[in-house]
Amino acid sequence: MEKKQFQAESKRLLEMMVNSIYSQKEIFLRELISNASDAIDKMYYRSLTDDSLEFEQEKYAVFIEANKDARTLTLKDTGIGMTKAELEANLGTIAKSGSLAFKKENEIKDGHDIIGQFGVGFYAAFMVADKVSVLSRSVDSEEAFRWESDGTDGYTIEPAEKNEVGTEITLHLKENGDEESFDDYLEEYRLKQIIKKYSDFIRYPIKMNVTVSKPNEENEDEYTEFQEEQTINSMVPIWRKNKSELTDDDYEQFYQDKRYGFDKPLEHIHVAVDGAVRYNAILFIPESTPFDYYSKEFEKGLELYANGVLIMEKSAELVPDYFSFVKGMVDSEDLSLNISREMLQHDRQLQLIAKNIKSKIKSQLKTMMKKEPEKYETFYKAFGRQLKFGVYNDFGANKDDLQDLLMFYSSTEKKLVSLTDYVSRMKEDQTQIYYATGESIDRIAKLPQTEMVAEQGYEILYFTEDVDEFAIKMLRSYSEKEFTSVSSSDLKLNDENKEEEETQPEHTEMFTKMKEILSGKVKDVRASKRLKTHPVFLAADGEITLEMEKVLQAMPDNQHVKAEKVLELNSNHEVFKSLQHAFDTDEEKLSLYTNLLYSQALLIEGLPLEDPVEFTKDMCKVMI
Ligand SMILES: Nc1ncnc2c1ncn2[C@@H]1O[C@H](COP(=O)(O)OP(=O)(O)OP(=O)(O)O)[C@@H](O)[C@H]1O
Repeated sequence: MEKKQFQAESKRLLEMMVNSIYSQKEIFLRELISNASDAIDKMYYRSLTDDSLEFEQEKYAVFIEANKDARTLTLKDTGIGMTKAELEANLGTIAKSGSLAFKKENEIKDGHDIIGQFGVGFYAAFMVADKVSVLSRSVDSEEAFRWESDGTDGYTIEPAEKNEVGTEITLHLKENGDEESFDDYLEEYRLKQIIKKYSDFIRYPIKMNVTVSKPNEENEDEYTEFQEEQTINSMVPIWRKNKSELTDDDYEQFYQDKRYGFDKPLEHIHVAVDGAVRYNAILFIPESTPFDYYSKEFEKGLELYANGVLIMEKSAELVPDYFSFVKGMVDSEDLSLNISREMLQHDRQLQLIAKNIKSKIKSQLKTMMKKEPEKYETFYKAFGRQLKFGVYNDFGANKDDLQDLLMFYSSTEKKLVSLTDYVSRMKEDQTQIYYATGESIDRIAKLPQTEMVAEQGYEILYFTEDVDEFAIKMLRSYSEKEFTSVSSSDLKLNDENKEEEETQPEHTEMFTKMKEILSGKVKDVRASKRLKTHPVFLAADGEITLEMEKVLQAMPDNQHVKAEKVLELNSNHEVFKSLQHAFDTDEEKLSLYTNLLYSQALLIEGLPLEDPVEFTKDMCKVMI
């Protein structure tokens, strides 16, 4: 038997291959199955031009057999096989792909399923085996040959016996190490798991003997175990089926089989694109927020298939952060894969697909919002927060894409409403979109500053999430209407009180005195334009609102950003008269009242009291 040497470069390449190209050893099986599938495909293509060959679908399959005693794993296929010359050329030269050559020779361009292109996948076998034996008989030959190699020191080829056309690859598994058990690849459950994960949608059946147990006929409590040949893969990728053939249940089943989530999908999007880039995708919007969704552990991404073979479990590039809740898969034959089929470096095709997917998700959500408002509300309750982060993040780069998808609770409608809806209901004289912030809907409804705006018949959007106001600050306006907080100093209301306020300069002295009492705590003290029944309210001048201060203070890198607080007083309130009286007669009382009112204003805003003990003492003083 003649022994041939790998070329020096090939030897090094093989070492590199075995040790570093793939991040997971289990993919050896994917590569060998893909080769087997390619070999069967080649039979199919051959039958198209060769009348002596008939392609009977049921004759074609891949068989996997584990032998625990011999510690071997064998893959048999009924594909096209290899001649001696082909064994030598394809398996003796690394980076020579017989499959790529076949595609070129047969001018197979569109819609092909042939997977191989680099001529390296086969060698992945050496990650788990220290000897690989390939017995093959080509469709063009009466003879069979056995190719054998230990992966480091060349290979041998000798004549062998094989009755059927096809290839049989036997892996002699490596010895188990301290950290790694190669015996794993002889276990039925593990093999099934790997096949399902990567090769579930290979078009030909992948068969394996599987242990099944059935209750005995005489005694149903006793079971007998036996071996049964089963097809492990699903074969037909649901995404290649016609949408009209599929029901909601089919999609739901797929969602569950793929373990995209423990819940049900709220919505599915089935895409088949055949344009500048060709791809199929099934995308899901889950029904509920995954428990780790808003944590660092959550990893976004879609499954990426090339020609039906899984190449990446979570391709993050396929979905923008603000749609990170979307689950599902993309299959394309146009991807320019790199050699390991694991990483795609900023592939242009991938970017095109991502762009396309983004707009599909957006338009599906918009349609849902319009046509199925209840469903949209369920979605929004689970993931609306993420959309708002999307508006805010990246300096608002995506705000135009997302603004139409936002919803907030409305003071008049008592439910979530879109910004479009709000604007369509705006009063004729209304120039701004009013909002109020607070911890909960109930608390906001009771805020003094919402009273006047609401009384004048304006709709107010309630912001209860920390991100709300930040997102809105990024938007600034919607439909050319500016967002304005009901706490803001430039509230453009139909202002009846304004005149009154301006004609009361006599309060200036008292306000100056009160400002002195609250020195360092407030920027200003003034008469309010917006209070009706409440005596006092804490407003904020400038960009930072009180809610924003609260959020910023709670952040780990708290920059001690503070809002510029202004104490607003209701000059029509009885309390105001008491204040005036104290100002005229009793300096100590004015100080007591001022501090008490300031503390009340803090409490209403949900801000902590600076000195609760002092506050209770002050309360007692009033009571005695
Ligand atoms: N089971 C098989 N039956 C017939 N030919 C095979 C089989 N396995 C491998 N070959 C031949 O060997 C060649 C090299 O296989 P290998 O897996 O290394 O690369 P590939 O499949 O061409 O490309 P890739 O690295 O992209 O998978 C194949 O192109 C094919 O011609």
